[in-house]
Amino acid sequence: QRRMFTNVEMDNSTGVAVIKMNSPPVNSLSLEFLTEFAINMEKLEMDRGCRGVILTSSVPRIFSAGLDITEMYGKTPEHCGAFWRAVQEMWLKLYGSSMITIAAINGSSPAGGCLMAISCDYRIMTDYPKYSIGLNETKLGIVAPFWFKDTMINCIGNRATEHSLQLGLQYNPPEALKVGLVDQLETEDKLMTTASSVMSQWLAIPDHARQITKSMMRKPIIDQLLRQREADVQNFVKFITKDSIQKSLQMYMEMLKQKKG
Ligand SMILES: CCCCC/C=C/C(=O)SCCNC(=O)CCNC(=O)[C@H](O)C(C)(C)COP(=O)(O)OP(=O)(O)OC[C@H]1O[C@@H](n2cnc3c(N)ncnc32)[C@H](O)[C@@H]1OP(=O)(O)O
Repeated sequence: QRRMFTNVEMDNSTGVAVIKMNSPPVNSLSLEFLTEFAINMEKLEMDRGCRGVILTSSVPRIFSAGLDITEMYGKTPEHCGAFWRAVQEMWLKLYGSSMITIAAINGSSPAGGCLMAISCDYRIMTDYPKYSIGLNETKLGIVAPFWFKDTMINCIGNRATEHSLQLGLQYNPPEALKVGLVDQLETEDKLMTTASSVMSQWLAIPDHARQITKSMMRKPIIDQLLRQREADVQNFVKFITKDSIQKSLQMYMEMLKQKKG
């Protein structure tokens, strides 16, 4: 039986779908998770009744732990290639969506989890000091590709992105708000109602005008990836299968396990 990684609840009266990521323990983005997510986004995109999506998590304290490291460690080049195509597809569907996308970030959101959040149109994060968000790839000894970087630049600007990416910074909620990585903080109990009320404000704008504006802002980066999609896959595979990078990933996973014990 196929496992479900996300729950999608469509409210036909408002035209808003809520996607809840539901892959305990940490909503890590595996090949299967990413594939299911992209299919769900495509289905919603084709549903003429759906105008907006709220992306959140059902896993306590975690929005998403980012890409599933086990999909990049000790795997064949073919597997790594398939995995990276799924990462690209998730981003293309989310960043390129014509729907209004709001991230209700109800937990920590490192790396690929942060990418999902900054690919949305608006971000509201639970104001809890232990939660953090950021592109921390350098801390794993890996390099965020140009489209991760450009998505962040479009969100917080060039200087803040350079600082953030080089140091692999993860921000607590007030810091994330200050740097512009999130747009608003909210208490846990009000997060979803606030997300719905922000959605109502966005729904009041005529779709065609908002969609063309969104596309005008995002198309250059999307087109850049589409033009060199296969080269981007090959770059990833060449990079991630290097002995030195595999060693870094191994050490990072050991560090995660030690932290636990
Ligand atoms: C060219 C290359 C570019 C590639 C771009 C890469 C993008 C990425 O997204 S790389 C992934 C980066 N992610 C992280 O650095 C997050 C690592 N995880 C954490 O920091 C924490 O786990 C946490 C804050 C998300 C949650 O902390 P906590 O609630 O304390 O849970 P645990 O640390 O005990 O984790 C439980 C369990 O899950 C495993 N795990 C955590 N993150 C991942 C992950 N990203 N992929 C796979 N597995 C992950 C962790 O090892 C634990 O496993 P067990 O010990 O077997 O229970």
